[in-house]
Amino acid sequence: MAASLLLNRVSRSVSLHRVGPALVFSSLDSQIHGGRLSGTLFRERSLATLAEGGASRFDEMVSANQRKYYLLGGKGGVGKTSCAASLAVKFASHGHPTIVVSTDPAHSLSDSFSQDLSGGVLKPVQGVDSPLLALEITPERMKEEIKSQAGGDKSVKNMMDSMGLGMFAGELGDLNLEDMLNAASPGIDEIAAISKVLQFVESPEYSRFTRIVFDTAPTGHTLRLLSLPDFYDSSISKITKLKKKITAAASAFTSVFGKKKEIQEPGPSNELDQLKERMEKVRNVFRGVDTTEFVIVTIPTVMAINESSRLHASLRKENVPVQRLIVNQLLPDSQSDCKFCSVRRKEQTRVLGLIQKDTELSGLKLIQSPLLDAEIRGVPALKFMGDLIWK
Ligand SMILES: Nc1ncnc2c1ncn2[C@@H]1O[C@H](COP(=O)(O)OP(=O)(O)OP(=O)(O)O)[C@@H](O)[C@H]1O
Repeated sequence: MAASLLLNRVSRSVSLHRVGPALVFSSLDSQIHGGRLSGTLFRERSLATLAEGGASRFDEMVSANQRKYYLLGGKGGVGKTSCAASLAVKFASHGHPTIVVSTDPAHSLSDSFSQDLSGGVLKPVQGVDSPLLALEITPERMKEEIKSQAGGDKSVKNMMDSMGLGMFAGELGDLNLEDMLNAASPGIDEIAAISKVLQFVESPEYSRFTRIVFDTAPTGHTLRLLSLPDFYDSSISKITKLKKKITAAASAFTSVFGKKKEIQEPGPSNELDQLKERMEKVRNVFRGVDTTEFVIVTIPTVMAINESSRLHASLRKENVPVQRLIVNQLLPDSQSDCKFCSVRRKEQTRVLGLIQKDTELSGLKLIQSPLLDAEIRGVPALKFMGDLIWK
């Protein structure tokens, strides 16, 4: 396929230069990098074929002006950050002020954009048309913040002491919010991070940001995160119920023994109510059919597909909207019949067939993303990847 035809098909922001039988991409956007996506060599036909792969129906994703949240998740190392960052760049390039958030402690957004985006504050991404802000959340710091707000010493025993009932504390055990927060730490990291994001995106100063893209942690955490609000919800209502029981016990105690020290009705502990409210907000964002979509990212291996199927089943149980599945790092077709490549290509064709038969995944829009032979780093590479998969 002639280079110019491939260029029109695949991407407007990258020019192609012929170097022998292969093609080298270089970025037209000199104001971004000026350089070339060094070492990106392709056989002409292969990329175009894959680029015609499953359509993500990007037109649906970009059309509405109301705020939408896109959460990208899947097994570790499949390309979640690259796909999330490329989607954020694509939204921004289509006029949506966008925020891209990563809760991955490894600061992968900075790597993906090749810009320092660390520090836990919103940082502008250079080289994109509309405003694109990036936020790398350090969950550890979030957890400290949520613990201090939840009042680390809000143990049942302290509450009972404050009501003159410390002597019963033994029976009730020492249900300590701090332990509870630590116990579910992988989920609390995520929930603390996401609830933090919700706090600021709801403030007027960020109302113009109409696309929020989350690069979520690997599958296990995401699943824990989804069930976490219910876990905390039930734990918080347990504590609140307990407080009511203790108060009832206390007033019975006073009526029988006429104890002098009046037992004041425990006021609603604001910290607990705030925590509950934050959980509620995160849960609503996750389940908003018109405002939220979880995109599963995977690679063409049986293990990764099985994990994606389990992830979809859990998301479905939690009523989280899922419409798209990205199969990333697909080996492009090639004229060369290297043994390794032909074996891998046969295997990935088999795996793509498994997806069509999988009861959880077969109904999703399948987006095929080719394995590029250069790392996806920097805005030109993310634009290039975005033109390949978000069409
Ligand atoms: N289609 C692709 N072609 C070539 N390289 C890719 C592709 N997708 C991702 N990569 C590379 O694979 C590596 C892992 O990608 P990425 O960090 O996006 O994955 P991840 O799922 O977010 O990983 P983690 O679970 O560790 O956060 C990166 O070096 C990235 O540049």
